[in-house]
Amino acid sequence: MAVRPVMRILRRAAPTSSLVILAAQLGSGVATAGLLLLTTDILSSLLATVPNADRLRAALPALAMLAAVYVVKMILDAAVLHARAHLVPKVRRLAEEELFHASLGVELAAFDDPGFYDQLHRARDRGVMHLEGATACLVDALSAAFAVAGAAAALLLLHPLLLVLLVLALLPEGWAALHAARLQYGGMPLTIAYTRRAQMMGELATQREAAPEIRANQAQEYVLSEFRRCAGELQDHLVRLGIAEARATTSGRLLSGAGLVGTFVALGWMLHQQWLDLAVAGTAVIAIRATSGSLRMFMQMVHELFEKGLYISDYREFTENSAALSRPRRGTAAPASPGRIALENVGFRYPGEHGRTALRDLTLTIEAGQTVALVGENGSGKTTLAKLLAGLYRPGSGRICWDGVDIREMDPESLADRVVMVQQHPIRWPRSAEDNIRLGRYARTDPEEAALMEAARQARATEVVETLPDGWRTLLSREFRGGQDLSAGQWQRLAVARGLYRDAPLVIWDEPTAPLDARAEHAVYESLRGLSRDRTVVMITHRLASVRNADRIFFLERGALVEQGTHRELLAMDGRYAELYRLQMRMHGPEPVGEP
Ligand SMILES: Nc1ncnc2c1ncn2[C@@H]1O[C@H](COP(=O)(O)OP(=O)(O)OP(=O)(O)O)[C@@H](O)[C@H]1O
Repeated sequence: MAVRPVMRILRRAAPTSSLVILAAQLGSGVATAGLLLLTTDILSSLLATVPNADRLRAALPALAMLAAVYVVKMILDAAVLHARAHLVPKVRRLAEEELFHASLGVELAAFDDPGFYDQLHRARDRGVMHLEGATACLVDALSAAFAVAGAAAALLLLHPLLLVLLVLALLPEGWAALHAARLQYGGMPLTIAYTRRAQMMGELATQREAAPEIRANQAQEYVLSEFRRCAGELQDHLVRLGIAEARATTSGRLLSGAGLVGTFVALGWMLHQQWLDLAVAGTAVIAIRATSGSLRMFMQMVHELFEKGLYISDYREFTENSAALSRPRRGTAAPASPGRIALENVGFRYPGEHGRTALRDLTLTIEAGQTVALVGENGSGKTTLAKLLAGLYRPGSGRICWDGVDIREMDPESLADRVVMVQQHPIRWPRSAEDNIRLGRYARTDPEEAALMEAARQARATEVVETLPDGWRTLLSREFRGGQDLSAGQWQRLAVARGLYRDAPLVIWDEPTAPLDARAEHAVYESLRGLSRDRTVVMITHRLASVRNADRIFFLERGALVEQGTHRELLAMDGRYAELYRLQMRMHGPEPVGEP
């Protein structure tokens, strides 16, 4: 059930509105009871065996009271509606903020665990929405419950047997609503599974990223037929559920009709026995008719709370699990400028059921100020090693030390502060061109824009910005009106500029020049040469000619370090590096572009 998580979030999101709602609902329930008791008084006066004018006169005070109570009840109901209007958006905002806070706080490795990733997306796509819906349901369920309770209290005061009658009259209706809810709830796991499959295909059909490849591979018919298959299964399932529900509702209505007839018979019998007078019996009829609507509403809301509870459990589990996966915010500060970086028997395996061992027993040292290169074939573990060096992943075994201190003992934020990492597939921020560079270190003060301009110049990003309609302020996202997209190489120039703007003592470049043209690549290597004067640079590249001047080259194979040394030493060794180098020289010639 969704009640507990909703209550928990309500306490934090909108405690005042929640209390206002509860108090107003309680008042409205009391008013319902009052209205019924006053109705009895009015009926008693009107049914009295006196002249008509006297009957009316006798009924007037109760009528005036009834009008006053009615106005109060309307005001209270309006207060509930107003407070509900505040409550629901506040819950959504807080739920989303908590989800994003949790997601941004977890260790990077968690994103490599398919289970975690799946849960995160379920929590984001459905959990938040249903938490918001469940809040509205809870408010409506409570309103209906207070209305039923008010009527029950009034009948109890009039005659205890009337309460029994009310229960008997409402029982069939309640049974039907609960049965329908149980049917829906039982079918929910299948509904979710079918819906997700159909949605996945729907996303492929509508996403911008997938659009070019689907057309180029002529996969439109495949996407549509898969959607038809999944949506067909969903449709059949929903029809089956709907028919079962309709049957339950129809039998509920039949029973409810029988219950009503039974109630009238019982009321008639009580009148005949003179246990009640006519006015009380009339009030009982009014109460039973009015309450059946509230009860139906209550059951419907309980049903929806059950249904939403299933989705909300995804949200709850995610926020609870992510707390255990979050990066610790403690430890010693990382050295302002790391001296020696040493890896001792480092091993790493990606998380998840089918996670691979990506690094095995790596031992190597990088001295301060060196430029080192990580080379090796696809999948040999270069990027994984770079991420470990940057502190983004923690070693599964062994340790990485900066000046003799294990980086696990350092505060992750201070460690991150010392590193620039230009990734193989950098993020394309859907922000302005300027933000795309400044986001390298968004808190950096650069009032004269000198750092921004210098970084852009070195990465040849200035030329990109000059072609944009709104210059530095151009929004770089085609998904918004007026936004622009860039070519892969132009995006890469911005990413390189972002790295240069960030500026930190350890610089890690993961194939930064792959999509660049010759001139931009040359510019990047020039700026790298400048940077390496007083920084430690770790470079990953497949162009072996570009690493000939590196102080040290580490050659990885299937996650293990198989060769290391300078370019000359590795050629003299005549091993795997030398073989790959010669192969590249034969393909590209002895003087490739971009040589530092
Ligand atoms: N996020 C991930 N989850 C699970 N396994 C991964 C993940 N990233 C990489 N791997 C696996 O880890 C191994 C090393 O990958 P890595 O990306 O470090 O190689 P690489 O040398 O950088 O390759 P490339 O030259 O193609 O960029 C590969 O077997 C890869 O399949």
